[in-house]
Amino acid sequence: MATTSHPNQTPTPPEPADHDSVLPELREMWWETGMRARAGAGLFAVFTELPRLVWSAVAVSWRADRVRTSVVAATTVGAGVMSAFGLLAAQRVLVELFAGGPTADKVIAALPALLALATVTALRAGMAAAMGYAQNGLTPKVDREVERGLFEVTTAVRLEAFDADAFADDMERASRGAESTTALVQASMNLLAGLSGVLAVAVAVMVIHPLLLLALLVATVPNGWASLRAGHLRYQTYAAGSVRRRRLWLLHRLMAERVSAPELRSYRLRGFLLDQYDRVMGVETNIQLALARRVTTTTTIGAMVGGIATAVVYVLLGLLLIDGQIPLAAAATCVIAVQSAQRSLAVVTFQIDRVYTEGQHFRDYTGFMTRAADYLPAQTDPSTAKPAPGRLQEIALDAVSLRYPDRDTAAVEQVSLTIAAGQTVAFVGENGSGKSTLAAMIATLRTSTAGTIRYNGRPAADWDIDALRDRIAVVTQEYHKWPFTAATNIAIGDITSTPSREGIQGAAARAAAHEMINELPHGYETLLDRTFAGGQDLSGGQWQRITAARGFLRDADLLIMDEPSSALDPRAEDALFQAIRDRQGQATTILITHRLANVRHADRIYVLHHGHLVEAGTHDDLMALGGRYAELFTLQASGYGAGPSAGPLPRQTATA
Ligand SMILES: Nc1ncnc2c1ncn2[C@@H]1O[C@H](COP(=O)(O)OP(=O)(O)OP(=O)(O)O)[C@@H](O)[C@H]1O
Repeated sequence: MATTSHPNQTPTPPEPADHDSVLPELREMWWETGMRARAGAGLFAVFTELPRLVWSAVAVSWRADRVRTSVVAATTVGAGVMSAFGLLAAQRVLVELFAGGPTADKVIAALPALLALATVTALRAGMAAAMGYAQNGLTPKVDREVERGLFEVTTAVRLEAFDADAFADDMERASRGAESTTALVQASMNLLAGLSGVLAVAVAVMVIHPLLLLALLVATVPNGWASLRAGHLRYQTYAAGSVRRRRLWLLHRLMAERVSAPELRSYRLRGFLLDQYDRVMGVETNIQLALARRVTTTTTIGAMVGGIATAVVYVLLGLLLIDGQIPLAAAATCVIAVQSAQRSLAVVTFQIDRVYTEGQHFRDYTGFMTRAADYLPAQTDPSTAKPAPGRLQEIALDAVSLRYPDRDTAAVEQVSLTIAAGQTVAFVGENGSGKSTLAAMIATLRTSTAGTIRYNGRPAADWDIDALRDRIAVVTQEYHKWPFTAATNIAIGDITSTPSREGIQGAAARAAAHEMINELPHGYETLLDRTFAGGQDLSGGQWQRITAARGFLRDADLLIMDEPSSALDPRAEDALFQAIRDRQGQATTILITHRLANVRHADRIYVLHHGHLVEAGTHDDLMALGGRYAELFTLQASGYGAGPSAGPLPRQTATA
């Protein structure tokens, strides 16, 4: 079967199993295998897992708000107790009313019980209101507790986590799990309330006549079983369809989002994507129809058996009554009890279903939090706080290597070099030679898998990492377009201080961005996100100017610029490199660029090839060496019709 289809072809929707196994993008992820295993574990597994899920919901709720959790717990138990008293009071009323004698006397005799019934009913209503109020207040607190916990982890994990197998998928599911927590807490509370209702009825019935408990069970169990079974079927289908849902979500984004809109049109992908949608949706619809059939059959059988059982119970009651085994009042109470128990049981089964389903999502969240902990930086003991480094005088790399988890060869292999304060050094080499990886390690964004990087003589682990990072500014190749104003986009280059307007404009000027920003509709206050009203988008080169300004803002001891000019026009590029040269002798700069004319004045140029450091020296040294750098430089220079001895650009001030 083809993995893709032409828009003009009418593909037949494949069977679900085929569909999942054939299309590589619909492959199961490891966590989905786990979900299916849980879904297939049967109804019994639901019951064994429930207490743990309810317990974890209560624990989250307790952490979020102890008072409200206590109120919910107390009112849940209280409402149950009131239900039992209510039934007993009702039975008392019936006993008095069914007794012999004049009606007026019977009503008077029943008055205390009637009063008790009214009090119990009022108390129960009050408790239900208090429970509702406490639960509503819990919702935002639980949301905050869980969601913030998630963000605290996702923003702290080491960058390596994002390279780990399926980590991003895992994180996505954890977000869904975080959203489920409130539902899980609510369902757990409602389940406990429902259970206490059922228990209350059972206790009251036992007090009236033990045999009635059996009648109660017979009348309520079939419907309860059917609801549980239907819920389980729904969950099984949900679990089995998670790959399809992810695919639908992806297609939704591809067809509706701004970023994919231009290519969608230029390559005329509309038909292709709609066709993909139809195929996945076709399978989904068939599965939902099959589910609906199975659920309807199960609930119908449950209702029929339940109806017959209830009739049997009523007949039994009648027989017991005729036989004089139970008084009329007890029989009437039993009818009320059966109805009340059926209502409570309906709540219980519905909530069990919810607790189980939401609980599975919640487990994705807790599972992720456990797995992500492996990627968190080691906690520092405040009593042994590490020192902050002074001004960076020297960065020394000793046989530093890095191999990405799923790669056979190292991206950087045994690189040793030393960078002194005030130097401008350049990393050059062909695509994939390891320049960005090396720079990321120096920037402390990635940890080397071998070798050591020393900052002022000590490895990063010996310094206060935040203080060390404050001394380094990085303009990455894959910079991020933050959806904030132009001013904020530059200001986040130094988020720990409150940058002045002059500081921001000065940094923008050094990156040839000041005039460009002033021409925007609201100048520095223009929102750089087209998806919001009044927001603007910038050209690739304009964005690059803004990101360079972000790097300049802090005047860091070490500025790393990875391909800062790939989209710049010649004038902006010249201005940017002039600003970089102005740092020479004052602060350290690591420059990564393929435009070799811009590195001629670097104090030292390091040439990387397949992760190895193959050449090092000044431009003149390397040209004289006639090696890889000389070859690349000559190749590029020939494109401009200038030889390797071409003189400096007019505005360059050579200090090397
Ligand atoms: N996150 C990653 N996971 C796995 N491999 C990676 C990852 N990032 C980079 N690589 C691989 O590591 C090697 C070095 O990549 P790096 O980005 O450091 O090269 P580069 O010299 O900066 O390339 P370019 O000039 O294209 O920017 C490449 O083979 C690349 O495929």
